[in-house]
Amino acid sequence: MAFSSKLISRGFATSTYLNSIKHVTVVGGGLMGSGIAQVAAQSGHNVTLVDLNEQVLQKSKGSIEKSLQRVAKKLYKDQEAEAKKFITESVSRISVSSDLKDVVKKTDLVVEAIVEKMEVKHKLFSEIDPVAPESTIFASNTSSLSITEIASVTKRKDRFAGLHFFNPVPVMKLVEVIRIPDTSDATYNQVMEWSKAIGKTPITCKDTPGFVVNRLLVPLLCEAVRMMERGDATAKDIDIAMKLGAGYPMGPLELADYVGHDTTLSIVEGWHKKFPDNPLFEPMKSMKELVQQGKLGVKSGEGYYKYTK
Ligand SMILES: CCCCCCC[C@H](O)CC(=O)SCCNC(=O)CCNC(=O)[C@H](O)C(C)(C)COP(=O)([O-])OP(=O)([O-])OC[C@H]1O[C@@H](n2cnc3c(N)ncnc32)[C@H](O)[C@@H]1OP(=O)([O-])[O-]
Ligand SMILES: NC(=O)c1ccc[n+]([C@@H]2O[C@H](COP(=O)([O-])OP(=O)(O)OC[C@H]3O[C@@H](n4cnc5c(N)ncnc54)[C@H](O)[C@@H]3O)[C@@H](O)[C@H]2O)c1
Repeated sequence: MAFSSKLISRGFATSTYLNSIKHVTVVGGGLMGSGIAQVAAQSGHNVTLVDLNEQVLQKSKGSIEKSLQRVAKKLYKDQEAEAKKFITESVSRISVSSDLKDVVKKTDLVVEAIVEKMEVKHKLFSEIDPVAPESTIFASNTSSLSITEIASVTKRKDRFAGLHFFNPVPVMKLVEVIRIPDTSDATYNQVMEWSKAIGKTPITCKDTPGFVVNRLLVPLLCEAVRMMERGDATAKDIDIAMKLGAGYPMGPLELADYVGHDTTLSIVEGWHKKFPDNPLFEPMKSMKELVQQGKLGVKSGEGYYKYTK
């Protein structure tokens, strides 16, 4: 079976040709985990999506199906039967579970996409390390934590890497592959091949704070918030400026709403703790207030802007 060049060039893959990873466990059924599960399933992998919360899993199934419909519309324009087949087959490759220890007994790759808290990630990896097969590769989708530190609780540091996806996962073509000093060549090659097999473009980077994209994007976003707080320009005008003057698809404040202020703030606070003298990482007053009020952005219906469902 060969890849269709049309689908690959659009960032989608439809077969598992060339990669040895057949079953993927995605842990965390939130925004990122459901996107990762979707792209793995639509490229022919069997996927089990795991979350502590049953309701989250039901919601994820719904959002994956909606997103698959958008993808199918793009891939199979005017080919209704093909589009339907693509959706049905992709959905059929995804199962859900809340029993992680059982799921990892038979899996080739675990991609962790749970809350951005080191202690929670440590607990998860130390629980599954003794249960998963020797050959299973572990990866974290962390936005800002050290992969070396996450991997430190396991005995498989040679089979550990970072796989950093971007939101929305079905659309954004990049995956940052983070290689820690212990990551073996075999593991690195497998995750690079798998990233290509799911239709993404991988880049390789070291385990430095924010890797490549977030190290550049987070300071930009923070500066935009500070600019608005000072009253230099309104949120709307800053966003228009960056879209029309710098070619960004979303303005920085729209993007902050889109990513979620809890996520962005926890990144900034974490880096501030680590690098207290760097003014770029000083947490922003307005974002702290939004989080305290539960105004987390698009997902809660309000952030710097208001959203209707
Ligand atoms: C950032 C600093 C803070 C750090 C926080 C951590 C962040 C993290 O670690 C890294 C990130 O993710 S950083 C964040 C990185 N992310 C960014 O920077 C994102 C920047 N924003 C964008 O790239 C665009 O605004 C979007 C693609 C989001 C929407 O595009 P638009 O033009 O404004 O609106 P549109 O017309 O609706 O959609 C266009 C096409 O996309 C399709 N589609 C959309 N969602 C879909 C889904 N869920 N499923 C399937 N398909 C989906 C849609 O069907 C349409 O297809 P068509 O065939 O062309 O009609
Ligand atoms: N939001 C983004 O734009 C973005 C982009 C790239 C990477 N990330 C990273 O991806 C990860 C997830 O982010 P998200 O935005 O999808 O978060 P989210 O809050 O949408 O989802 C996290 C999910 O993990 C579940 N969970 C928590 N602890 C768990 C456990 N022990 N076992 C199983 N499930 C558990 C929660 O119930 C929740 O459904 C974080 O590390 C984040 O930094 C986020």
